Amino acid sequence: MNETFTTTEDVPENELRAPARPLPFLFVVLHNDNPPLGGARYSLVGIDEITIGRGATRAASRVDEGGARRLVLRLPSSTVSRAHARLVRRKDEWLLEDLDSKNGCCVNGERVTRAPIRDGDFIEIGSVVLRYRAALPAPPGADDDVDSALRPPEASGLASLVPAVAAGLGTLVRIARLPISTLLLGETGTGKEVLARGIHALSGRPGPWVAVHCGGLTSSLVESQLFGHVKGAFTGAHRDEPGYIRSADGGTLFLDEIGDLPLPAQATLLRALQEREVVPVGGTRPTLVDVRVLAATHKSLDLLCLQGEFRSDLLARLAGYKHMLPPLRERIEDLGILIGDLLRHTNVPGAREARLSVTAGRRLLSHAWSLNIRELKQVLTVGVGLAERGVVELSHLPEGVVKAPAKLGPEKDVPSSTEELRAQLVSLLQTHRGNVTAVSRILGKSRIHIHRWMEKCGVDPNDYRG
Ligand SMILES: Nc1ncnc2c1ncn2[C@@H]1O[C@H](COP(=O)(O)OP(=O)(O)OP(=O)(O)O)[C@@H](O)[C@H]1O
Repeated sequence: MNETFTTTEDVPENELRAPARPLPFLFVVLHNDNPPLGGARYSLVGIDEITIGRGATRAASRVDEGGARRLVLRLPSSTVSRAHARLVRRKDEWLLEDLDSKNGCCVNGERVTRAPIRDGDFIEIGSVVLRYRAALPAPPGADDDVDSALRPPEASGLASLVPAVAAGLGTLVRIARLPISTLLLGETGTGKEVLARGIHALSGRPGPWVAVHCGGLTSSLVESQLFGHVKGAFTGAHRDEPGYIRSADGGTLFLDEIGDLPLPAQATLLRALQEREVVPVGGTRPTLVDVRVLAATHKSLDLLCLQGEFRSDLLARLAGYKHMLPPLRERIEDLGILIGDLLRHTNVPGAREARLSVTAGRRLLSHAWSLNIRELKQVLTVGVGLAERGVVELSHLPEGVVKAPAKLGPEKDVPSSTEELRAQLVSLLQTHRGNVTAVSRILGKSRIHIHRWMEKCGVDPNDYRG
């Protein structure tokens, strides 16, 4: 056995990431009449025209005709006509033309026969929802087509159609196989634990998966909880207990909500990580252990370090590699694959055959998802359950989703210069008395994202509180 705590190798994130360039894509986001089908993305590099029609399976091909390159997209839906619509490129935008289809086309929820298509627009072809993105950062290789139905992820939580997200997850697959401590960051419900389990599954480590909820570790008992104890070490210690760390020997120790670990417990944990051995409470002999540490938090550890609430030396130990999971609203093109995944894995009757009405689908696509994939899972469970094997209508969705003001369409613009961004942040923080969560909701960005912006602009939310 290689008796080490694998926590210290520091691999700079950007060294592992290839440079990205902005590329145009067409996404198949959601099949309302067959959501388990997931989604797909197609590169529009060099494409002058797109034709869309019904096919037996979802498929795309490219043809060259008279000096123009055409993407031929086939969608398996009875709501799509054989020759349904055409998009023709006009400089920076596209022109959508309905080809006299039976069920028509909508752009951002409005029925159209001809309409310009710009970055972020949602296009409904019958009941299938597509989205055009003019310039998404894409690393090399991302100009390939990706179809979630043809390429299942290597482990749970590792699927994304969004090029930058998929590239980050691809790097994580490589990291999973290396003895490197990894810190997973992201808002609540973004799938950090699911991803951590995926990393453990890919790691090839033969030992067990042991998850620790750090908020539940009490300062007085933390040594015994982490290191275990020997029989008779204290009142109530009726037998030897291995503790979390020794239980994870040869496997993975997942430290969930690491930002909630009390300060004294942080010192204890750091000592264990440094020494790569544990002495159970009441014991005398240290035991060497081989544990791969994964940690997760929805809090900004950098900020907690600045506030003196988290030890920076512990952070350095835990963050051999850092991975940020974006909130669902920043990867809405993945909604279809997430819905497909959730429907395939739930035991709600009828989930695998579930269908959504077009209006229900629009609501799901325009909702802000402040609680991310967890909220999506709850909404789907309720919707599919109430629909009782019928079509999930708006009336089957929880009130919070139906009543929230939302409009399908491009995301709100964010200011392009630092001065503009600073002015916007200051104005929002003044209005919302330094409440970063409120600002993040309004700007449609994660709290971590807002903290990064505030750092960049030299803005301190504490100046606006009180
Ligand atoms: N990629 C995914 N596919 C399907 N379901 C997912 C995915 N990611 C997360 N989920 C589901 O969403 C819910 C929240 O996921 P998870 O607990 O991993 O989030 P988290 O980021 O660890 O949340 P928290 O910070 O609150 O602990 C779980 O029910 C999980 O099964």
